[in-house]
Amino acid sequence: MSDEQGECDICQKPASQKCGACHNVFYCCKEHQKSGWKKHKKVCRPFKCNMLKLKAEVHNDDNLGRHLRATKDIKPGEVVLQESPLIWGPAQVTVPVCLGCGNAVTEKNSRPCNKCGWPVCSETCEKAPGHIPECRYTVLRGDRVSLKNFGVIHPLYQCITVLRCLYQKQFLPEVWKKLDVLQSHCEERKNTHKYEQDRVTIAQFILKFFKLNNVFTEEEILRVSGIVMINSHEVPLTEPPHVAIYESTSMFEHDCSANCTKSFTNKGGLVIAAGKHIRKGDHLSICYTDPLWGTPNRRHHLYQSKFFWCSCKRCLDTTEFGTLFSALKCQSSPCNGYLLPNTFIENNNNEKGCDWACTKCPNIFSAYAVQDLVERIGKDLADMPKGVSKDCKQFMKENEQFLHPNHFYLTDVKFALSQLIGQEKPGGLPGVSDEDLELKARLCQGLVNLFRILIPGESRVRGLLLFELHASMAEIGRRRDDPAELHTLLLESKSILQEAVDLLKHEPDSLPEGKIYKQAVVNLKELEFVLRTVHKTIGDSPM
Ligand SMILES: C[S@@+](CC[C@H](N)C(=O)[O-])C[C@H]1O[C@@H](n2cnc3c(N)ncnc32)[C@H](O)[C@@H]1O
Repeated sequence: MSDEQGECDICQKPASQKCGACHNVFYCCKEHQKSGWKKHKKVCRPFKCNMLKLKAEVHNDDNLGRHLRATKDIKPGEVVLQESPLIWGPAQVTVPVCLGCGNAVTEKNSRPCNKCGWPVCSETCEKAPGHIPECRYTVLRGDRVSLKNFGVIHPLYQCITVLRCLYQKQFLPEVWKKLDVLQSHCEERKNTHKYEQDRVTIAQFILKFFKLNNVFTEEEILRVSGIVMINSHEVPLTEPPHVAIYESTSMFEHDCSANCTKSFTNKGGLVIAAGKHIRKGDHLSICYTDPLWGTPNRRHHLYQSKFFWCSCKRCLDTTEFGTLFSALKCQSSPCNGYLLPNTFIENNNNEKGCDWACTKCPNIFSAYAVQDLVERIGKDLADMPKGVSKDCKQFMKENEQFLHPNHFYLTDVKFALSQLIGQEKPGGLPGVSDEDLELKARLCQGLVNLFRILIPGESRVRGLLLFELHASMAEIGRRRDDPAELHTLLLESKSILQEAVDLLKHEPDSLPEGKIYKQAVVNLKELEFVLRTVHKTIGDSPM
């Protein structure tokens, strides 16, 4: 069904008129639209947002539901949207956190809120607007909260974010109107284990603990917990990260090779910028899962957490745009081909999938053999001590014989190694051997090239790699005796650093990426100064 054609909601005949408010249902004529309104108004949830109007508009189709399409060309790095959260709260599974600022609390660094007893870390946090809902409901309940166990996952917190949404429903209809229109996948969630778990740990708990039986129903609470599950974003600004729901961002569709990137502001706002050139009419997407996982893992995660089987271009293409990010090496000697399945998406519920065939010889590797091998290597990776370059090198040596050089497990380890070289010992890059320095530069460059194709929207990870690459290039230059060679390498380092600055410019300085951005800006000025000096030494050269 195209955007413009559908089935009449009343008589199922072909129809082209849509409900003018939500654009969700079709009618063949005005009469059917009128007679259908009584039923439809109960589910009509129009999405209106002024913020998006300049660069994108909301469309709707059977597969994606509401989604965004660009209303004009958008350049890489250009901000598409910036917004504050509608609601924020602790993650469902969390250690005790301050309900004013979201950071973990201990018995020593917190005190009970004077009104309700929930632990907070300061007077400012006690008075924070975000804390009002649970504070008010606890006071109305007539009994303070008294927390004894800190530093371990605490069940009391499971309900807080949902409770904060319900508070909007009861007291702040303007905010509730915006939350109410968001996708909850209520029907699909029914009969799942998670739904039954939420019924007990969130819905029944809220009704009993806060004595809200006369205010909300179990169904209502479960719908809100669906809205939180489908639309919340993990915000890494606190330790542990909290979750937040954003109004317009909730309309972005998912793509495993998204064209937009998301960054947070220091105050918990969200900035969505184009990660690549976007043309008028293109769908705008962000990635809901970890884009550096293998395809079956990404797809299962999306199904479990967001209730759809992804069939984006990357999931449909087993070569993942020719990167062979999931490919295994063919073990038939002397073949140097790679093994891939026909498809990753036909067997959504069949864990093993289909057999894998070699790209060069007739060799076939059974789905079971693939799974055993991939599981074995995955387990080795999980068991590998983190943060030690020696172990990364050993893992690469042992597994390069089985995996394509771009394989997601090798990519994971290469990324870790590229960051570790120069950071393990106090001397920094000047203390690193020539061999390791060259290796770091090679790894960073290889990963940048791979990510440019595979995940163009992930500006942050490319920015970090380019920052490390510029430092390696400059250090390689410093070790050369020839001023002309030094000059060439410094020029290259400067252009790499400029790209890193552009990619990291939306990162907040409270996060490591933002700190690297600040350092990159300083380094850029220093590099320009050094280049001027070298330039004078060797005579006329471009800068
Ligand atoms: C955050 S909401 C996005 C807005 C949603 N389409 C709506 O109408 O409210 C996430 C939901 O959108 C749908 N969705 C997003 N990306 C999708 C994709 N690539 N394929 C299929 N469904 C998608 C899924 O139903 C998912 O649970």
